[in-house]
Amino acid sequence: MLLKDLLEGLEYQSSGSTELEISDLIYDSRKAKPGCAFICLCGANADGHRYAQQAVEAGAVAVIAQHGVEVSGATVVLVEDTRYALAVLSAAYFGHPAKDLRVVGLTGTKGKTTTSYMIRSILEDAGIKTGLIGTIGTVIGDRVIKTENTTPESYEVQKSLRRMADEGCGAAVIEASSIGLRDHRVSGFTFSIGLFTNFSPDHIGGNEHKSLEEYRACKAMLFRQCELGIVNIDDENWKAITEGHTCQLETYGFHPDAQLRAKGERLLSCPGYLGVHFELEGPYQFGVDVDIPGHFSVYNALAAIAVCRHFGVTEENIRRGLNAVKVKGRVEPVKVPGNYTLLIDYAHNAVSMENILETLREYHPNRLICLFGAGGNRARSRRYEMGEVSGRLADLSVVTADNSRFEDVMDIISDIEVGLHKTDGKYIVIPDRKEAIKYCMDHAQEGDIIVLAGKGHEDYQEIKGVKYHLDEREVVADILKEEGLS
Ligand SMILES: CC(=O)N[C@H]1[C@@H](OP(=O)(O)OP(=O)(O)OC[C@H]2O[C@@H](n3ccc(=O)[nH]c3=O)[C@H](O)[C@@H]2O)O[C@H](CO)[C@@H](O)[C@@H]1O[C@H](C)C(=O)N[C@@H](C)C(=O)N[C@H](CCC(=O)O)C(=O)O
Ligand SMILES: Nc1ncnc2c1ncn2[C@@H]1O[C@H](COP(=O)(O)OP(=O)(O)OP(=O)(O)O)[C@@H](O)[C@H]1O
Repeated sequence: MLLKDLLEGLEYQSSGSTELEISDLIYDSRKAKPGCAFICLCGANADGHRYAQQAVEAGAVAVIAQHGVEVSGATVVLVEDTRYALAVLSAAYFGHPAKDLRVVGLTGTKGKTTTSYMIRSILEDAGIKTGLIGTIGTVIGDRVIKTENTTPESYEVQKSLRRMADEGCGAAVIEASSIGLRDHRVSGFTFSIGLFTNFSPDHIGGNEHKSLEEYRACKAMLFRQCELGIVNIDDENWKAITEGHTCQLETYGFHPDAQLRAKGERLLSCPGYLGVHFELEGPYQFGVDVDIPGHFSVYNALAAIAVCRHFGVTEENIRRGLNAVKVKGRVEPVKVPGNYTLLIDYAHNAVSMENILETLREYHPNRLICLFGAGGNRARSRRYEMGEVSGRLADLSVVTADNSRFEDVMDIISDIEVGLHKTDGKYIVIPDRKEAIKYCMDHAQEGDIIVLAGKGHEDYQEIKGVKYHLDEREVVADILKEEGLS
């Protein structure tokens, strides 16, 4: 494809010919190849502009930059924002795949992954093949392609959308993280539907957002980039999130003003099963059972139904879809012998932890045990808050390691203890996560609910830049095997 065609729709100035055939779009000089265009991104650690000449020496024929760059032997195209340019160029390079599918974007602090799986489950029941891009990876049919980020770089997003369209998907659901929106990873196309789940303080500090306002403003970007916005009006932030929206708006929630409403929530439980039932009001009027526990599952299900309504699904598709949905690492039950319940959950901040613990408390466990740690090189406030929440809500907190990254695990645990000490909650520190899980299982009593919080779907533990394999399902199976219980 010609460079000038890839640049269509962008404002730019070029210092050479744009009548150039472009073989690929590259934003890492180490991957540059003959005939490619190199896009210089300003990152958290490096400035891609510094590597432009290196990319040209490896064969790049054009360099897309947002400030002056020293390059000889290639056309230089100056744009205002290279991340936005990468998105526009990628959409063109992959033939605007968003026009060949209906793309749904989800934003919100919590519930994106779960809701995306619910949408997929309902749509696939209706015969609409649905691709997913999100925290668990990119899902196309039975394949799960692992990705580094919840919302990958725009080039990867467009490439995946192309693949989905070519493989017969009628819909794609993208988790649009606030950082993904900020960094234009989902720019360059219009979403059919944008969904807002909820908003609470998170992702502030470190390499993430500068302030709560910036975090909220990034989420709001989605509603200037979709045809229809669907929002949870029980969350007071919905007005701020939709400020300046350019789309039509629809609402869901328990509030009587919501267009799609839930009522009559009832918890469902029997040995080895926790779920929730509720009734729909508004455009649909029937009851549904969701095979994931708790009040927040009602919100996620309601959001999924509100989206799927626009795909013409039937009552049966909704019932069956929500009945069959399973999300790896989201309140995921792990089979154990004995009369206690063991769950793996991705809750890795205070809001999710509060939600999951309050939710599980409603199922009246003998004891509620929460095993958790906290990530290194992320906001420290998260640790204090998690300690405080677990100390307040769990009968026993088992404090251990999560992804310590480049920090010392004991420093992270000390921060968690600061929060725990604000409560009179009982706790024990076992820094080795496998040992901590074993402790929980060996000391489980009848009727206990044990939640292994934080790792969710992840199958690794990140320590000092190395990802060591750790899948909590396997850890549990190994413990049972060692103890002759499997
Ligand atoms: C802080 C941040 O957002 N970092 C992301 C970013 O990497 P970076 O900014 O560090 O890149 P960099 O190393 O500074 O390099 C800048 C540029 O120079 C280029 N370069 C660099 C070296 C070289 O020799 N040649 C070269 O060309 C790089 O390829 C890059 O284009 O670009 C990478 C590729 O797109 C991302 O994988 C990476 O996400 C990291 C892993 C990350 O942790 N991001 C978090 C903050 C994040 O994005 N989180 C959100 C929200 C998650 C949630 O909701 O829970 C997400 O969507 O994942
Ligand atoms: N609607 C919700 N409101 C509050 N908490 C929720 C909600 N849905 C799920 N949770 C809790 O948050 C955890 C993460 O849920 P999920 O992965 O669906 O959210 P997410 O928005 O994708 O989160 P993240 O950005 O952290 O990946 C769940 O395991 C559950 O404990």
